[in-house]
Amino acid sequence: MRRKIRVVGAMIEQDARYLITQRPPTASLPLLWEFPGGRVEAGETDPAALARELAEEMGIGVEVGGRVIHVEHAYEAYDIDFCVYRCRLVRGPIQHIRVHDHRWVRPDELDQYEFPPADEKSIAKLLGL
Ligand SMILES: Nc1nc2c([nH]c(=O)n2[C@H]2C[C@H](O)[C@@H](COP(=O)(O)OP(=O)(O)OP(=O)(O)O)O2)c(=O)[nH]1
Repeated sequence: MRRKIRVVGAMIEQDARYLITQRPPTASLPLLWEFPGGRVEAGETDPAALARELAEEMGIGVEVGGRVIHVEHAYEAYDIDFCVYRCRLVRGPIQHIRVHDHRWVRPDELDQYEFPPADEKSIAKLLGL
């Protein structure tokens, strides 16, 4: 049976810009841009997983709001069940602990960044499509 992985991502808006982060060169999907987040561990709620991942990756604190999108996507080695939540940044600064880089971008700038295929719908939503 194929492995299914639960993944959560954060849509963090500030001054009409969204926070995106770049995956490390050594990770899977190297150097692609994404909504920061990661895998949900067994027994963990989505908001708890998101808060933990953002603290581990960037040292930031967030309040997790409503779910924006839920998609399933089949990668070569596994399937992901990917949920994106609106979040509010409540504690910074952003540090590059487990992210390669970060940017605050306007929706119309998103096409300048390469995202994993599972992010297509989240991006369409930001563009109001
Ligand atoms: N955080 C995040 N992950 C995403 C997005 N889009 C997308 O396909 N993913 C995928 C990439 C990974 O397979 C998985 C996230 O897990 P992770 O960020 O903890 O990845 P990881 O380094 O543990 O992955 P791996 O190298 O062990 O395969 O979800 C996104 O926008 N944000």
